[in-house]
Amino acid sequence: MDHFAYKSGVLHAEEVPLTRIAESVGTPFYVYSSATLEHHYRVFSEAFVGQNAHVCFAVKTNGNKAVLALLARLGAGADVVSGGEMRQAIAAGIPAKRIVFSGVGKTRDELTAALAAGIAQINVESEPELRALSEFAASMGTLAPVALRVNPDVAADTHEKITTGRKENKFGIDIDQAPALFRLARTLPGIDLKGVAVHIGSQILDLEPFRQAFARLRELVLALRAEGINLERVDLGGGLGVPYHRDDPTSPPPDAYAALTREAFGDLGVRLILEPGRLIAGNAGMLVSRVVYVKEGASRNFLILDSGFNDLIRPAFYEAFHEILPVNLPAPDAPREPIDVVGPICESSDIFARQRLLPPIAPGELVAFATAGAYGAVMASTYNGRPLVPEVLVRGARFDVVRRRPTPAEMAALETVPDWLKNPAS
Ligand SMILES: Cc1ncc(COP(=O)(O)O)c(C=O)c1O
Ligand SMILES: N[C@@H](CCCC[NH3+])C(=O)O
Repeated sequence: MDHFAYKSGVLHAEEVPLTRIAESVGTPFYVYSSATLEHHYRVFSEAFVGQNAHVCFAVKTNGNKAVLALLARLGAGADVVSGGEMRQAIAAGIPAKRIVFSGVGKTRDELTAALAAGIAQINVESEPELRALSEFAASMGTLAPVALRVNPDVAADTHEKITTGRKENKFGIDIDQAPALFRLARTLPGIDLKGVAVHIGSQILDLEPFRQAFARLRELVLALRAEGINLERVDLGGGLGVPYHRDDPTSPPPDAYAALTREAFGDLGVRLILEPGRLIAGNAGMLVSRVVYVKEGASRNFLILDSGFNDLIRPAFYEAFHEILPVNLPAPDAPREPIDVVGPICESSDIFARQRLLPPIAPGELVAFATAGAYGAVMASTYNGRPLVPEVLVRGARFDVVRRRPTPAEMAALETVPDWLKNPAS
């Protein structure tokens, strides 16, 4: 469910016409619906009532401070993958005690900052990381709450660039090697072994790979128990997909996903940690852009926008499909012609859609990329000297700019020319 719809012929986010936001902040901009975020969070977390489950929103999908603050108010924790994300989550009001930290390359600075902040859990992904963490925690005179992230070698039917739970992926500890590492973890100073974690990939629309991964995890938890290693937490990661195309299957229902977790872990007395990202934020956001030119090429026509892959990289990076909606509703009988929708960046891959069937859209008009609330703004760059775009949060009939566009002076101020370059060459 989302709260983007045409009303009186104009695409609205909740009660606000996107044209009004464009007049106020200029284009391109990201817009998020607080009602959609809230709805998704509630439906997901309510599916786990009675299961001792904690929802830690995956900050990598959308790290906007207002978005995180909204989720924090609903009781969300955070799954972070860098010191930067940890600080973002804490600054937005998510208590450290509700933060879990994953990632294959956590540095000394990041691990010690996490320990100093008192976060709930560090998901360790290798033996060298475990040994390093042990040393840092012991030297700080503290105990690191640890889960070992295992790689269950499950194939998830998703884009190869976003699968994480196969043997050849860099993530997690091979499930067959895991028992030895759990044994080691118990003996190391500074390590408080709390649990096991898994995350098999993202944009998964079928529950079967989750069922397989959970079954392997259950087996592991029971095998460890049999040798006296009692894990009290099981972190299941995220990965639930969302429909991008109208023909895509719908998201797996949270109730059905919760039934799987109950089946696999319900009798084990463990606390579950869930790290959904895309499912919460995906269709809570859109990227709105203006048509700069319509160019008639020799073999095809181009709709040239003022946003590029620096603003929304998913189509260029993963050949991802995003619905492109004219903000002004076209006449029902408007002819639909194939057109390439492109950005202004000097790269041939700066294409949002090839030969998309669209009604005529004139220069100056607005279009909206749907399902851009996850892995949208967070993956933006300033390539081609383009500033990061504003982000706007809508609530009912009001909207707030929750990230403003930097001024050219602010962008320039980040860089310095050393003195030796300022003097005339001698
Ligand atoms: C460890 C971990 N947890 C959670 C997520 C969130 O995934 P998704 O947005 O697919 O729910 C990711 C991203 O794939 C991840 O790497
Ligand atoms: N960035 C990816 C998802 C990656 C998930 C991170 N482990 C996307 O846009 O679909």
